[in-house]
Amino acid sequence: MTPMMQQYHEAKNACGDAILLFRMGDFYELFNDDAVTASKILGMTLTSRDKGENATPMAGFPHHQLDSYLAKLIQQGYRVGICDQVEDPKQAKGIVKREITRILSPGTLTDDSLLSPKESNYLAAVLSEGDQAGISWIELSTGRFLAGVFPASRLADELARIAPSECLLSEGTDVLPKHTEGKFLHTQRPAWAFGGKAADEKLSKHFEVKSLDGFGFEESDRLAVRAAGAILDYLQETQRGSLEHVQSIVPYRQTNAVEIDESTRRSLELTRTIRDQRRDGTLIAVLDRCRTPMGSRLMADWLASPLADVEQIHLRHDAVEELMNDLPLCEVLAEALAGVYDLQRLLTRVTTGRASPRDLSFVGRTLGKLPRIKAKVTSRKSKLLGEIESQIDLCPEVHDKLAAALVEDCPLTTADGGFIQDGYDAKLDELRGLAAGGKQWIANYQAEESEKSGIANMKVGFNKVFGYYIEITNTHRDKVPAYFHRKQTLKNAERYITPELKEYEEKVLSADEKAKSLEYDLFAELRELVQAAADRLRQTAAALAQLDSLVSLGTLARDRNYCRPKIDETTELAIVDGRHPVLDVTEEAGTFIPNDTTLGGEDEDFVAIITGPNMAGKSTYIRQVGLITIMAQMGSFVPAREATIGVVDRVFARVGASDELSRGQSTFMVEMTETARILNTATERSLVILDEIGRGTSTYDGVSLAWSIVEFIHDRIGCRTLFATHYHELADLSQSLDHVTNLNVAVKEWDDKVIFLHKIVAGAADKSYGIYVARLAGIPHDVNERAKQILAQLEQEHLDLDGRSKIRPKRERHPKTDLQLTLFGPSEHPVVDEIRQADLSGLTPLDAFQKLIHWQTELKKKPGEK
Ligand SMILES: Nc1ncnc2c1ncn2[C@@H]1O[C@H](COP(=O)(O)OP(=O)(O)OP(=O)(O)O)[C@@H](O)[C@H]1O
Repeated sequence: MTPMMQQYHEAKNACGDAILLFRMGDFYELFNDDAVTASKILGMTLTSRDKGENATPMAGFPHHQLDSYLAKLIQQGYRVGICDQVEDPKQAKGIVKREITRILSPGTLTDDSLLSPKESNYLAAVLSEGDQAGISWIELSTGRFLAGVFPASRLADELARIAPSECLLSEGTDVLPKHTEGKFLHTQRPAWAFGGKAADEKLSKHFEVKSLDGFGFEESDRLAVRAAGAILDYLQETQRGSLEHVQSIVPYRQTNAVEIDESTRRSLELTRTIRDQRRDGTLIAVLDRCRTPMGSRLMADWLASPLADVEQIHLRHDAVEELMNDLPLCEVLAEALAGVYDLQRLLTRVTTGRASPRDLSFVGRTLGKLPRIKAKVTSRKSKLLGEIESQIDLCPEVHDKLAAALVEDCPLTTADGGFIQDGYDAKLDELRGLAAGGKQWIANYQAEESEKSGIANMKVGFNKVFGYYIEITNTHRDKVPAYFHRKQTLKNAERYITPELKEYEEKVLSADEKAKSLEYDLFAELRELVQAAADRLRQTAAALAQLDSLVSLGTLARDRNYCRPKIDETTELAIVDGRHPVLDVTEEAGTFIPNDTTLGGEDEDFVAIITGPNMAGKSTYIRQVGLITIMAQMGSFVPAREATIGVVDRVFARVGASDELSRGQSTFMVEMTETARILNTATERSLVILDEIGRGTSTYDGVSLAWSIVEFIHDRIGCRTLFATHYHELADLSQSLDHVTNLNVAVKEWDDKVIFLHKIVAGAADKSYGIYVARLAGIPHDVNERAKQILAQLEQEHLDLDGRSKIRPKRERHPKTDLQLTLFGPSEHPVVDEIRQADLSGLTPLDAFQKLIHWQTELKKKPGEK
């Protein structure tokens, strides 16, 4: 093996399973399996190093294309190690020294070129013990670090909320749900990295604290802390740069947030469309009119966990209302915010020493926008705007210094200088003067020499090897003065130097060199100044993000004519002229038909069964209700004329499970598992949206299941529910259940044609028009006609004498506390729940005995007995 290949293998071993990019001259090369993988993913040509038995597959690309190749590899979920030449090849004795300079993986990106500005990029770590799971997550590009403990059953939902791009798990465990494999990179770490003691030590050392109590962690947070320890361990191993910007860790307490599970997020297309996983056509794309990446990321956070606390929701609504009603204010703020850079990510680069002069000038320009922004939000009515105002710290000393020091258009590196303004530093001005003066002298010297010798086209040039030289074409060779020393011969010319030229060259070069080095020192000073203000700047960045999100919601509300929803503690859901927020924007203006919703108010039914033909708009309608509710609780106004929403604790939405095949489970099984979860976890305060549940099995099974599911929700949970179905039989439920109402979508028949009116009206649908829709879709005429015949026959056989479906289960009424055998196993006796809730420590022995008698009596009663 050549010494270089030896070097390669050492580097390869040191970077584990990462693909290694090995710098050779102007190229990055990949070998063996890495070369094969990369040629497949990046479409690079596969060549071979050596021939015959020793042939090694090899592929490579020019070094300046590193960013684009890195982005592609990372996007595909690979880890990538970069091995660079760390000494100047010209100076190298023997083989050039190389080192791994970075190991990148999807969760550890910090380069702007590899990150999406509008989305947070999280690295997560999980571990699970018993029925609990610890999750920690960090956004390395901003230093935001959180950790929390959750019921193990919520692991998948929490990961769906966080949406990490990489997740660490302990080797040999399989805590992560299978279907997440393609969604984010699963990185196995040794079990010890998740150890409790190791975590305490690492975290305390990093944050320079005695214990993590100061951050608010408690004994019950052990799993969270262990997950956080695993993250820190991984970062220390893979990040060669400093982690100084990671300055605190926040315990995540799941209070006052609406729980939204993974399927609901997907079904409602909150951030990705179901069909092609795009952002366009989702709720976030409608909501996000932010001017800064920080605002966009915060908006995504707000949408990921809407508020469940009425007071907090009111605070956001107050601010949005104030902004919405003040167009000039919104405009001024939006304009000022458009000039605000991504302060959070900039600060990370500053504190980790990776900031460029341009980064510092962006910090300066952002600070320049603050006085105007702060003045505009001063003495506003809404409390939230007041808080934002007080958190914006102008940091005038930082701003003034940056503004005075840096030129308008700063370069991306410090290498060539040229970023400090003239007049900022006297010493620098002097050196620049010297260098410039030297250059002027050289120009004069050339003119004089040219005059003296009569060589008109004498040129002064500069290169790294000879420094300044005089170039004379061969035609004038005979006129060259004797004191010119020839240094280099070209094809048509000769290059000369003179002692005088050399003397000035020395002055110019050393002044240039000194100026650059001084510029670097001044730059470092500025960087330290920003770094010293990092905490205040971080707080300011957070306030700007909030303001940006609120302005975005305010302008959206104004432009799309939204209303302020009334949020209270009732269980009402009343929407007048509600619109689907996405279709409202994408459909041609005025074509979307608004619809009302009334559920769960006093004397109102809380379960709505929506029947109606295919294509009528059932799915659109029920999703719209879910989306409006989520928007309202995240603090947005809603696309409706009026809305009253009794605060919701969980939203469940299930729509056709057709995209679930990738999970490797039967569609029907998935549908039932998810429905089971709703039935087991929804509360009286939840909102349930079911679209054609039970469709994936035989009609009789499907109807029976759908029927009993609605009964269960009605009797046992009592929450606001919208159930869209093709089973018209379900309409009969309204007769046997007190709080079920029927809705359908109006349709007009006209000349053998069907016109969908998209208007939701009371009552049940009587026809499906499925065969009609099939015709629209291009099913051959013969098939269609034959289907009509069969339909007629079937209807004959399955209708009773009144012309109603024979599939109509009888039902005995059960009061809520009845013992029933339910779909998902026998239910518990209410006494069990009483025992579970009983506060035993507060009972005297006598009380306890009486309770026991009471429970026994209850258990001995027959069902229904008082
Ligand atoms: N309120 C509305 N106003 C205007 N167009 C609408 C409205 N609701 C739905 N539509 C249009 O009708 C199309 C079909 O709607 P949707 O998918 O909700 O029907 P559906 O009744 O659920 O159909 P299926 O039962 O076949 O799933 C939508 O793509 C949309 O373009």
